[in-house]
Amino acid sequence: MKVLSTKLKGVFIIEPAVFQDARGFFTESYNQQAFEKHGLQADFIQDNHSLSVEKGVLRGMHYQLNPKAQTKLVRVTAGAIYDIILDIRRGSVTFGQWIGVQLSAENKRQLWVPKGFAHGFCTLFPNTEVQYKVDEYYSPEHDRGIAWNDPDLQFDWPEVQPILSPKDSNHPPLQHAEMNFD
Ligand SMILES: Cc1cn([C@H]2C[C@H](O)[C@@H](COP(=O)(O)OP(=O)(O)O[C@H]3O[C@@H](C)C(=O)[C@@H](O)[C@H]3O)O2)c(=O)[nH]c1=O
Repeated sequence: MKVLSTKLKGVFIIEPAVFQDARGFFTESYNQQAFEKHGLQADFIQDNHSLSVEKGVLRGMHYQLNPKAQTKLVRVTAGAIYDIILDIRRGSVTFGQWIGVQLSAENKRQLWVPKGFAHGFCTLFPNTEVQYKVDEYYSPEHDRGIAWNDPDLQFDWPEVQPILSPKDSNHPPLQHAEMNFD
C-alpha cells in the first residue's frame, strides 16, 4: 500500500496493493494496522454506499459541523468520479484551497478526508458506485454544504451539465458558510 501526501496537510491518496490472478483480483480495501503505520487513525463506525445512475451526477460540497465532523475514507467500486476536497479549517495555511483526484474502480485509489474538509464528487460514468467509511454518525442537524460552483473557488469540475439534488443546488458560497473548525 502506498500513501501519497498532497499539498493539503492531513489529506492523503492511498494506493492499495492489488493481487491480480486468473480469477480476477484481491485487495484489502481497509486494514487498520496498515493505515495506522502511516499515521492514519480513525475509529470508523459507519460505512456508506451510493449509486449514481447518470454520468455528471454531482454530490457536494458536504461536511458536518463539530462535534459531528467526520473523517472519510472514500473509494469507488464501479465507474469513476472526479473528487474534490476543500480545506475549511479557518486556522489552516491552506484554508480555501482544494485538490481534485480521479478515483475509479479501475485505479482503486482511495482518498483520506480529514475533519474540517468539504467533500464532493462528480461521476464520470453512468452507474458509478462510491463507498466510504466515516468516524461519526450521520447527523442531519450538523450537515452543511458549500456551493459546488462558488465563483471564488474555481473548482475544475468535468465539462458536463451537473445533475444536482435540490439541496445541493442551494448551498452558500464559502464566504457565507457556517464552519466551526480550527
Ligand atoms: C449521508 C447520509 C445520508 N442519509 C440519507 C439522507 C437522505 O435522505 C439521503 C440522501 O442524502 P444526501 O443527499 O445527503 O446524500 P449524498 O449527497 O450522497 O451525501 C453524501 O455526499 C458525499 C459527497 C459526502 O461526502 C457524504 O458525506 C454525504 O454528504 O440519505 C443517511 O441516512 N445517512 C447518511 O450518512
